[in-house]
Amino acid sequence: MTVQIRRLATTQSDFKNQLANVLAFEEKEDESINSVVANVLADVKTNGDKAVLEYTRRFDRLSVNSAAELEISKTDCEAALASLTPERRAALQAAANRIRKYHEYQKRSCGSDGFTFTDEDGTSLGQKVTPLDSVGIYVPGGKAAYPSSVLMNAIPANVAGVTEIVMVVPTPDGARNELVLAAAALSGVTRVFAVGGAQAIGALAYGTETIPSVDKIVGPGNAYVAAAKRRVFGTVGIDMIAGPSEILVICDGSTHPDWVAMDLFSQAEHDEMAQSILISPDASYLDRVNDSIQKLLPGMIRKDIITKSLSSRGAMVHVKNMEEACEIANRIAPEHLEISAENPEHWAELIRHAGSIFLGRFTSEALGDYCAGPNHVLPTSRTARFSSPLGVYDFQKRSSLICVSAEGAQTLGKIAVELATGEGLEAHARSAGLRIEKQ
Ligand SMILES: NC(=O)c1ccc[n+]([C@@H]2O[C@H](COP(=O)([O-])OP(=O)(O)OC[C@H]3O[C@@H](n4cnc5c(N)ncnc54)[C@H](O)[C@@H]3O)[C@@H](O)[C@H]2O)c1
Ligand SMILES: N[C@H](CO)Cc1c[nH]c[nH+]1
Ligand SMILES: [Zn+2]
Repeated sequence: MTVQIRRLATTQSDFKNQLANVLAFEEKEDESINSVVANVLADVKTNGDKAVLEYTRRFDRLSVNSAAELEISKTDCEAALASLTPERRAALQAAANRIRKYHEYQKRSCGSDGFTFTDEDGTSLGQKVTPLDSVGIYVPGGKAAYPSSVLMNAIPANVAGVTEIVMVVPTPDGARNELVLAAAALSGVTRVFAVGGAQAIGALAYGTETIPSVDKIVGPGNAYVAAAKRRVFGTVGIDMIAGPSEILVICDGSTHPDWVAMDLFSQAEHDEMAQSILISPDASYLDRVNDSIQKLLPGMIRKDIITKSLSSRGAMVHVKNMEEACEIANRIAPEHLEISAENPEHWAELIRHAGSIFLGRFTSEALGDYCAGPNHVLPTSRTARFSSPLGVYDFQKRSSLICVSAEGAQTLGKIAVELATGEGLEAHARSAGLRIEKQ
């Protein structure tokens, strides 16, 4: 078993186009997925529980008599936690603790206390930060179960102070994942429903007789989930549209090639459409990692997925030097960037666009997926150019505060009257003008 991975070099005349081809990501079934999702959402909006039950039977092969049976009780989540082996429970708890600590630190440093300041005339201005009342957390569960995603979505919401955290997770064929339920018990989730796909997103957006509507829906999922989130945006808030996982490794040639090969596998094993790219200024190092890949691949449980991902979307890029490697990383704007090199902090200074940056050869991306502390829900498909990891700030909103003094009303009033008259809005001008004392 061998896998052919595309090899590029920045010295090639058409390198720019070649790289663009590697990065191009099309959901080929976009049209059909969109129309399925539109129908599911419309049906859930009109028929509530009845539609949710029908799609859960059709897509997850789970038949129950009433939507109430889809709710997984707190007691069941607590029992799942209690049923774990001591080692598994300790690992889950340790991950939860580290993720909570990181997000508490983030809360303190992201302006969660708001601010106020006062002008000389006694007018005070400020910003008030409020947690959302309710959020829905989508936890994927179609092809694999993701307890770590429960922690990564629910803990920041809990730290932000959200009081109602409703989790939805598909349970194909009725199989519940104990670790997923245990993670819910540890992270402040208030209600759990065994529903997935577009029907779960519709239920959280519109509400059904049994499933409450929420203010914002977060969490990763497959193309059906992504299409549904895109469509309900506006009725509810959403965090982002997550595409397939990505890893970009920049290596100066000093890391054991087996380590880097396995790091590339770690994201490739998520999905046939996942993307793993290696950049190095050392062409012989690229050959050595390629040898490691061919050696290690046959022993991997998910070798078929890894092979498809690496052969269709993977790449190895030879660059002139580390500066050029960083420049290309910025162009790729990957979800995860490993800087597996000597003095990684130096190279990190050159990076402007990446969801999460992993510094040094001991920082494997997998540690970030589970337990380092920062969030693993990250911008994909080059959206790191303009968006950030999921965080406490996604579960807060801001209101501005304005308290104008009698003195301030005189100066601000004159400005407002002038501008309102310019806009032809009489009531605005008079509203401001009435508060100006006649001299
Ligand atoms: N970015 C992250 O942080 C992160 C974390 C974990 C997982 N993921 C990604 O999330 C995705 C999870 O996908 P998944 O499929 O395993 O689980 P999922 O829960 O996202 O999707 C399963 C649901 O899809 C719906 N569905 C499946 N086939 C359908 C069809 N033909 N018609 C209508 N609906 C259909 C069903 O309702 C089913 O319940 C993967 O791509 C994985 O890589 C991302
Ligand atoms: N790497 C994924 C985000 O791209 C998150 C994850 C969950 N479990 C393992 N990995
Ligand atoms: Zn992962």
